[in-house]
Amino acid sequence: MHYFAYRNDELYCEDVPLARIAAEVGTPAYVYSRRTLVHHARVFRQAFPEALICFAVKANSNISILHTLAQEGIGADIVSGGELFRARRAGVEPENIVFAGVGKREDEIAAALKQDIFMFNVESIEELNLIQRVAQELNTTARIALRVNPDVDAKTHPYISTGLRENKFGISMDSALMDYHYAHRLSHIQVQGIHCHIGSQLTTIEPFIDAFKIIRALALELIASGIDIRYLDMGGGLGITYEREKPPLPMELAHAMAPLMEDLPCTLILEPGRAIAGNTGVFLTQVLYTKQTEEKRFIVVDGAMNDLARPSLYGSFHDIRPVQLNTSGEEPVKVDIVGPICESSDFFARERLMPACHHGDILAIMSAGAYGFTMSSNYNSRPRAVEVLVDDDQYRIIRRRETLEDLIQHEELPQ
Ligand SMILES: Cc1ncc(COP(=O)(O)O)c(C=O)c1O
Ligand SMILES: N[C@@H](CCCC[NH3+])C(=O)O
Repeated sequence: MHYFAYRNDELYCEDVPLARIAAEVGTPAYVYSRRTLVHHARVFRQAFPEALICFAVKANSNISILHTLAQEGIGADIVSGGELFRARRAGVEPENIVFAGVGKREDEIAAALKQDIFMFNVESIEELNLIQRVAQELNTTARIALRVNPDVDAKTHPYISTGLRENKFGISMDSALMDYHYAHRLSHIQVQGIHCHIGSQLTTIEPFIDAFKIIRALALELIASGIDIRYLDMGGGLGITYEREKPPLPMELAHAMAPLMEDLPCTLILEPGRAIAGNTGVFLTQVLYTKQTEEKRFIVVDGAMNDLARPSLYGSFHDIRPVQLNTSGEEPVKVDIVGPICESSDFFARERLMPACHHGDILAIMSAGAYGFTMSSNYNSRPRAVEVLVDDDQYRIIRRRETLEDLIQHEELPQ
């Protein structure tokens, strides 16, 4: 469910017309719906009332978004010291923070230990040894899960599939028992869980359940051998509708998992990112030019791949809608919607049938609330877009547009 809809030919976010926001804050702009965000958080909490839900900060790391989720009882799944900093600044309690990632640096591990986060999701034995050493130096104990790689095909885009043997993530199932017993013997490590995340934008339930069966069997084996596994962290990965996908709802996942949880003395942890944030946001961009070549018709907009990288990076589909419907009766046309960046991969849509667009029109690129702003860059020296949070009939800027001065603030001229 989301709160973006047309009323009288105008696209609204909650009770605010998107055209008004574009006119007042300019474009390109990310616009999020608070109501949608809160609704999605509650849907997860209702589906998994006993679970610890940790929002994957990489999906959307704006501190207002994290704060809103924290107020709904949602923690944070972090992958860097930067995300730890953001989560804490947003008011996420350390006991609701889990830390994954194959390349945690020593300073990041130390910062997380000092904050006493809930759990490290450890991805290699070398990392485990480093956490043990840092914990010893800080005279503390690190609570950990080992991230295991169940070798399950998530049937998603290969770049965002993470649970296959060939992927860099986690430890192999073959050595899991041995690795757990090794971790169990370390003086400053407290083994408390198993972690697994097989990929993102999953649109069927089966790979998730296949992985869960493998994790469940491992948990039972570890418990029988004297290792106190209390938490099963199944990562994130639930997909959303970008086009016509029909991904499972959190409640369907909960029902499918429930029988497999019954005899386990474990609490579930989930790390949804996209399913919570994806459809809470749109990216607004303005049409600069239209241009007809012998081959094609192009719509050149003021947003680009540096603002929203998904189409250029994965060839992802995002629905694109005019914020004001064209009522002139002009026929829809097939167009490429492209940005100003000097790369042919700088597109938002190709060969897309769109209502006729003209200079000055505002387009909303839908489903941009996850992996949108967080993956943006300053490529082509383009300042990052403004971010706005709508709340009923009002909106607030939650990150101001970067200025040209911001672009060079960390640079020095030679003396
Ligand atoms: C370890 C981990 N947890 C959670 C997520 C969030 O995934 P999603 O946004 O698909 O829910 C990811 C990214 O795929 C991840 O790598
Ligand atoms: N960045 C990806 C998702 C990556 C998930 C991270 N583990 C996307 O935009 O779809």
